[in-house]
Amino acid sequence: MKLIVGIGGMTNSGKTTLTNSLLRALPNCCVIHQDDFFKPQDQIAVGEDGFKQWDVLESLDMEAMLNTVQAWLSSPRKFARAHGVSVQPEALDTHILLLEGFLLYSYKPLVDLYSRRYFLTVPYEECKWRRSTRNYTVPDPPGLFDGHVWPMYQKYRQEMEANGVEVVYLDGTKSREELFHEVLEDIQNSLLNCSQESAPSSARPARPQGPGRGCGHRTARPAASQPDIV
Ligand SMILES: Nc1ncnc2c1ncn2[C@@H]1O[C@H](COP(=O)(O)OP(=O)(O)OP(=O)(O)O)[C@@H](O)[C@H]1O
Ligand SMILES: NC(=O)c1ccc[n+]([C@@H]2O[C@H](CO)[C@@H](O)[C@H]2O)c1
Ligand SMILES: [Mg+2]
Repeated sequence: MKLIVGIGGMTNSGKTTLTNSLLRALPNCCVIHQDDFFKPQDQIAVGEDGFKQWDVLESLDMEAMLNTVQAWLSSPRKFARAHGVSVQPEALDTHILLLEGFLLYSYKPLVDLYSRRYFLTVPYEECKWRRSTRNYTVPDPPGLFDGHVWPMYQKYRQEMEANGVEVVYLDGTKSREELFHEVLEDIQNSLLNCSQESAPSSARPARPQGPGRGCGHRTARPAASQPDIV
């Protein structure tokens, strides 16, 4: 079973922190960070407001990100090995991919691939304060947060909601530990849910489907399960 889990949400809501904890706790778990797909600085458009438009989908090479997701889908075991993730023998049939980033649910070709979509939020003041403590590869010029970052966050979130994309909202002001345990437990329930769906119906109790919950990508299993050939 293959599960793609989105850890999305606004800037500085704690996505990378939560993702790193989940990565250590989940079996056969790989990660793709959307921030690794920013285009080079000289390809980032400058808006009428004078700001480099970092917080728009066009600033990311989403095709390259999708190709990376497809590489994982076609062989999660090979992908894991190539990324230094050792496959645990007791969970051979389970593969999890965490996608982490601030615009995960706005790119159409990706949006239906998720089994679960989380969306972290913090209040405006907290977000602005956390952001002011950060050092990005390209430092924020004065006024960027209110002039570009926050309005783009609002625009994409409104679009996502208008498009009916189902997400599980998470309160990013909770402690790191609380968020970690909440999401870990929820993903473990998804895994259980999905493994029961693939079991014969007589052995399967009825389970409600939560928001954004969908069962994983399954590949036809060969008669005798064999490791991928590299
Ligand atoms: N639950 C939390 N409570 C308080 N502070 C947190 C929490 N999680 C993360 N932080 C802090 O908030 C800041 C942003 O965290 P993090 O880098 O994980 O967010 P992000 O959503 O990945 O941000 P970015 O937009 O830069 O990708 C960091 O300084 C981090 O230490
Ligand atoms: N990673 C980068 O190259 C980069 C450069 C400039 C700004 N950012 C910011 O990262 C956030 C997403 O994590 C966005 O809000 C960007 O403004 C990233
Ligand atoms: Mg981050």
